[in-house]
Amino acid sequence: MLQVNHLSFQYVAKKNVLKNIHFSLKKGEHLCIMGESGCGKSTLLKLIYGLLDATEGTIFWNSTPVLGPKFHLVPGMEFFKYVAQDFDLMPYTSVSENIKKFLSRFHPEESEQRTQELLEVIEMKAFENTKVKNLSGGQKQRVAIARALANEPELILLDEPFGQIDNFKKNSLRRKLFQYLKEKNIACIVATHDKEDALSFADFLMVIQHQEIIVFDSPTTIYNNPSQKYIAALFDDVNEIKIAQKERLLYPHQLKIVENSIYEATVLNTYYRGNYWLIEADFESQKVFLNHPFEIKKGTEIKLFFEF
Ligand SMILES: Nc1ncnc2c1ncn2[C@@H]1O[C@H](COP(=O)(O)OP(=O)(O)OP(=O)(O)O)[C@@H](O)[C@H]1O
Repeated sequence: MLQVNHLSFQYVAKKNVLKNIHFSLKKGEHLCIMGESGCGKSTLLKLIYGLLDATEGTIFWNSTPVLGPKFHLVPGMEFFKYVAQDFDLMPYTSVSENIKKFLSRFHPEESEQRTQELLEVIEMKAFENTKVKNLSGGQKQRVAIARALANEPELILLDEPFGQIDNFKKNSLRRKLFQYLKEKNIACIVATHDKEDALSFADFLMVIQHQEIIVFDSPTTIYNNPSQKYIAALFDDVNEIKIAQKERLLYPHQLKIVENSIYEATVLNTYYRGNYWLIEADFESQKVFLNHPFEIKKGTEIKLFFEF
């Protein structure tokens, strides 16, 4: 189990980047860290891996303390793996050699089998003999993930793991990777801006704002009851509107166009979203967004129903 106890961190004296971070994660559980750019997600991953020394607080994996570079000549805990945003691969060797580097040379058959299994997970079988320097950013990212998994870690830390991968590949890769981690009972912490990483695959979601954890719960609980716009906006466009004197936070799918309602609005713009249109409208001098199956002309008067 990972136990992070009242952790604080400063790059520069007296300026906290993280403050009183406190949580635990069991073996095999998946946690997603979200929050605006610069809120400290990567810093937290680096602290947990042991690349930075905490200013205050402690980190334990079971009974082993996680210590930073002040205490280790080669920082980074050996039973964890960390895939940074700049994946540090060997450019002049092949994809499979990059993966094999972390596997035992004394068991070549086992090592080959494991490499093949991981090439399958990252969907890179066709590139096994390609030199890393000839791969795209997204392909390199996938090799970095496979390499981190080569020597089965107990915890894997992933920083924006699919950031450079196109949507088509991203969805299938995500499913394969997270399913693989669950099968092997590997704990996982993902720092991401992508709601799909959080909603479909995480057991827990942590949101950081102003250096602190503002919520730590299951993705469904957080999505269905966002306590503030900052949290809801991680998942979708969000409406913060006053309805009958009461402030409400509503996602666009919670606003419907109906035949009769006391709530009237005027369409300002429409945006094509594939299987629906996002409608921007003026409701009592407030800008609102709603999903609708058809396009609606600018200036059309509509009546709204709010689902809450
Ligand atoms: N080496 C460093 N020295 C000083 N300040 C740093 C350093 N690295 C990061 N910071 C600062 O610490 C804060 C947190 O950065 P961090 O990279 O952890 O954020 P993040 O949430 O991962 O951002 P993003 O989502 O953009 O990747 C930022 O204000 C950043 O400017």
